[in-house]
Formats: sequence, C-alpha cells, structure tokens
Amino acid sequence: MSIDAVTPHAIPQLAIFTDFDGTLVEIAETPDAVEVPDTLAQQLERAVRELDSAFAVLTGREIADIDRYLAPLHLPIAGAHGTQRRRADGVVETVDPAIVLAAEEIAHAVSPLVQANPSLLLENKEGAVALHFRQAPELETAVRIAMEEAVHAVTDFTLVPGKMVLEARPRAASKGEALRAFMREEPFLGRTPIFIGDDTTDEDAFIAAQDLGGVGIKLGEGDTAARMRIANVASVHALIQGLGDIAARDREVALMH
Ligand SMILES: O=P(O)(O)OC[C@H]1O[C@H](O[C@H]2O[C@H](CO)[C@@H](O)[C@H](O)[C@H]2O)[C@H](O)[C@@H](O)[C@@H]1O
Repeated sequence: MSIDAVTPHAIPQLAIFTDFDGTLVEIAETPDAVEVPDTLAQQLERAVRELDSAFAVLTGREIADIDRYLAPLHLPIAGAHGTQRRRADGVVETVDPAIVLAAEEIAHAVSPLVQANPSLLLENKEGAVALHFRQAPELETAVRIAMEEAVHAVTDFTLVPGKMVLEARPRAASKGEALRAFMREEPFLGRTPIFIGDDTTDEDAFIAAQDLGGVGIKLGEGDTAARMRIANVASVHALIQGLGDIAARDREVALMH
C-alpha cells in the first residue's frame, strides 16, 4: 500500500468527556481536600487544543468548583449531575428556579440530621444536594432514610448513590442527558464520544456514549455498562495525553494530503 492510500485519520475524531472526582483527581477525605496536580490544567489544555475543543467535564460538583480546580481553564462542563451546563460557546444554561427551590427544600429537610451529627457533610448545590457520610459510615442508613423522605416531599427528584455519599438530583437531569446535549452541538457534533468515569453516577453517561457509537471507560472495579476499563487516575491522565498525541499526529498527516 502506498502512503497516499493511508486514511488521514488513524482513529475517528474523538470527543472526550470525563468525570472529575475519582477520575481526574484521587478521592480525598472531604470534598475540599482533593489534591489537583499542578500540571493537570496544562495537560488538559493541550488535549483540548488537539481535540479542537471537543473536551468536557461531566461532574456531580458545581461548575464553579471545577473552574476553581482547573483554573485558568474554562471548559464546557455539566455540573451538579447535569443540572447545570456550560456549553462550548461559553453560555451557561439557566437552571429552572423550581428545581433550585426543590433542592433547597431537600437540603432544609435533612439539615436537622446534619446538625445532630456534625460529622455528616451537606453540600447544597444549585439544583442538587449531596449528603456525605465518609466521616460517619455508621450513619449511612439514617442518611438514606432522611434523604428518601426529603426527596418524596418534592416533585421529580431522585436519589443517586455515590462514594460515601447520597445525592438528590432532578429526574430529568443526568450525566447521560448532558453528554447527549453536548453531542448535538459544535465542536462535539459528528465526533465519536468517549466518557471516562469511576462511579455509579457515571453509568448513564457510559450508556449515552456507547449509544452514540463511542465507548465508556470505567475506572476501577464494580458492575458497569462501560465496555472498557482503566486502572487508576494516573492512567486516565496518560490516556488523555495519548489521545491528544494521536489527534495531533492525525492533523499532521491530514495536512500532508
Ligand atoms: O461526578 P464527580 O466529579 O465524580 O463528583 C461526584 C461527587 O464528588 C465529590 O464527592 C466525592 O469526592 C470527595 C473528594 O474526593 C469525597 O470526599 C467524597 O466522599 C466523594 O463522594 C463532591 O463532593 C460531590 O459534590 C460530587 O457530586
């Protein structure tokens, strides 16, 4: 085969979606204690460039949290489990005030349990609530009961278990729906999605990526819909770097044709 017969793209043009906690950074004892490597933002910036900006974070955290950890990057982000979304053009979609209010009501309803047990940690996010029991694993059942009661008192919210946390989010929002929304827009449109995550809250997005012809990559063990696995956070960083390298090489080959 002559070199002219080689297709310009060695792999399909990719859109990379990644989770944050447990995937881009190691899990820490509390949400504020995560250690973000100094080089992470720079590493991501390069991959973002090589992938023509088809790179987004899908996270349970709020968008502002991720902006702070990945400064000066301002990536497309779905925050609070898909309740918030900042598109690639920088526009942040407005969260329905009824959803914001319902989340506040849930947080208010579980606050007596938190006041009685200061080792619990409540995160009151825009349109979602997380109740962490990492510092008090013995309170998992009490957390579940309180969150179930609180969610039943509002409309259209559901519970999602995470790592030593129980979260409430709107039924209509998920990382899967967020991934599908990004994929309908430039610069993601027409690309092949890859989603990397580590948690049960990532399952919707594994399924969405695979429905759209791409791949879900699960970090760690446990049942999953993802077709591929990756061992640890360091391997995720290496994978993102490698995919950036391939995109850069494909671009060079394409320029030669
Ligand atoms: O979707 P993610 O980006 O993985 O975010 C999921 C939740 O992550 C955070 O909680 C988890 O990470 C903490 C720091 O490592 C850890 O202390 C906690 O036990 C984990 O559950 C974050 O605080 C939540 O808001 C996110 O929804």
